[in-house]
Amino acid sequence: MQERPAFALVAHDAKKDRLVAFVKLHEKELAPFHLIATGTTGARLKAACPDLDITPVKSGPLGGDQQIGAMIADGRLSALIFFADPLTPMPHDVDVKALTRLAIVYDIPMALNQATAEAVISTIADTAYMESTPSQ
Ligand SMILES: O=C(CO)COP(=O)(O)O
Repeated sequence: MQERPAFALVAHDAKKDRLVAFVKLHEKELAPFHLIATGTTGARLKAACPDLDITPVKSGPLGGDQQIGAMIADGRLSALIFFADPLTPMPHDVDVKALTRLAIVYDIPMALNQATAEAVISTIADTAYMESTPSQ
């Protein structure tokens, strides 16, 4: 049986409220997907949307971004929504850069702000598109 398409959700601290609101708004479109989230983001999303299938990995600064990057390299991730905070220095900035790089290398949709995330959701929620996405 084919694995369900996975979709990753990440938000820096200053953007977590916004991501939670976004996911609640798009709960119906996200429901068919297996959702992966970095640790703290995942905990917030699970509390807000208990019906969604959310698997948290480690917190971003502790390797969560790299775990998501590894999933991209393994061809297990179809898209990534990452509400990034452009105004706060991050100790794990290099991890964020590496994750962004892998999304580019493997050509998966990566939304870094809400405007792009809205566009990604409206396209990606079409399961036919997901099924036609070749595995890397
Ligand atoms: O820092 C992050 C992404 O770089 C997000 O990690 P958390 O969801 O654990 O806060």
